[in-house]
Amino acid sequence: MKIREVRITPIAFPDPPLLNAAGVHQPWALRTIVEVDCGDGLVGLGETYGDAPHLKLMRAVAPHLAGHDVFATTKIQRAVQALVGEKDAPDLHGLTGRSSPEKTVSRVFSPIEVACLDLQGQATGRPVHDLLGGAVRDAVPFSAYLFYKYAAHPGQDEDPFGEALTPVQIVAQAGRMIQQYGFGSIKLKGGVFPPDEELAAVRALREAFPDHPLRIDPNAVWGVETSQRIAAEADGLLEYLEDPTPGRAGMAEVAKSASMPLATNMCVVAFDHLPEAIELGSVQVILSDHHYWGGLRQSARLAGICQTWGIGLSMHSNSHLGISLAAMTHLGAAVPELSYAADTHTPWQLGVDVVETPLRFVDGAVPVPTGPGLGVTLDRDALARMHEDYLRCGVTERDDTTYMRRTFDPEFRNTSPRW
Ligand SMILES: O=C([O-])[C@@H](O)[C@@H](O)[C@H](O)[C@@H](O)C(=O)[O-]
Ligand SMILES: [Mg+2]
Repeated sequence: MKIREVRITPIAFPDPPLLNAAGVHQPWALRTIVEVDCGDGLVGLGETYGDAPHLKLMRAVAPHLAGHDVFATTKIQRAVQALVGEKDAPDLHGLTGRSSPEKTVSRVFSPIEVACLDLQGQATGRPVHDLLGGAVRDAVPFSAYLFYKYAAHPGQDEDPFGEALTPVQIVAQAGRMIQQYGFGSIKLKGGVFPPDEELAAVRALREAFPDHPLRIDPNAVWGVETSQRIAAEADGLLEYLEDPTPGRAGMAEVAKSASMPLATNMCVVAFDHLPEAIELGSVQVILSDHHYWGGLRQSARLAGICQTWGIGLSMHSNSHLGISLAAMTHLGAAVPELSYAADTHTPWQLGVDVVETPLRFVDGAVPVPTGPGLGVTLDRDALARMHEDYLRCGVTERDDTTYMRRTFDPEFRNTSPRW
């Protein structure tokens, strides 16, 4: 099965004003949809970032992949590596750690690998998880991913989740999300308010949801001493503390005294970060993310390394649509090491999608699809509409900081550590 064409389509979809350490989400989130076409109606799907520098690389690489065998993903990975070379395409928000040429190659290759696995599955009549060693669970658990947020973007109507700037509002948001999706664990995106205020929100969540494991993620805006103090005060409250402070050395300092595991999707984001993190004891949980770890097979490889070194495994997410959710679900199904419920932004997309029938959540988990390939079909009308939105929306890069300054808080500074 040879690749005839790789189509790259940037799209935009509405995103609520979610707050984080870098600022606030813009009214539009961007993604790039990748279609690997082998002719005879066989098309594999991938989904990746939509930021301009990344899109430019995707567009530069795509035409050179024609002729490759879709089963030869190692060769395709090498071809991508040769084409990308030493180019780097950092993002502007910095919430998934530093960029590097290695990570950039992984980010470009990932959606192509996912699309090739989708094609391999379609050709063999097997679900993608079978190509990763087979499912070890029938459903993949996800967590309720809470955000502080404004009620609405300027000039827009309030979204159904409304404002969430206080512990009471955060508890209400959790209630709504848990009622709708049945999530069995809760993550609060922090790094927005002073740490003690965010700890108060965690305590309020504990009171309202006594049996739900809790996590907080301030995206590395607490200093080492603040992180140590908050970790001590949160003793017994958290299943893990995610990226309290910047860097592998800083995380290791915090880990020495913290009673709960420390997790990251910021200080270990590429394979060559692992030796130092293991030596220092920086993290006890890694949030994998196939979008920047180089696809599903490399993510499974990361899971194996984590298992060898006694590191727990969770899964990270940015704003995404149904192709990514399907890929995350197949990976989560096939990786025995997944020891925590995965993150997902799905509830925040308020039902908008680029696939015809998105995978559904049942009791906080996505039942693992059993049909061929990824098990999702591109909605071509939605793709065309969302591409039009991309062309007219005026956003070409995710830039939470500039949008925050321009729209809500001119004094906002994206500094780390901040507290
Ligand atoms: O979407 C966001 O605002 C998140 O903050 C995201 O960008 C982070 O990368 C992520 O969810 C995280 O766990 O750090
Ligand atoms: Mg995180």
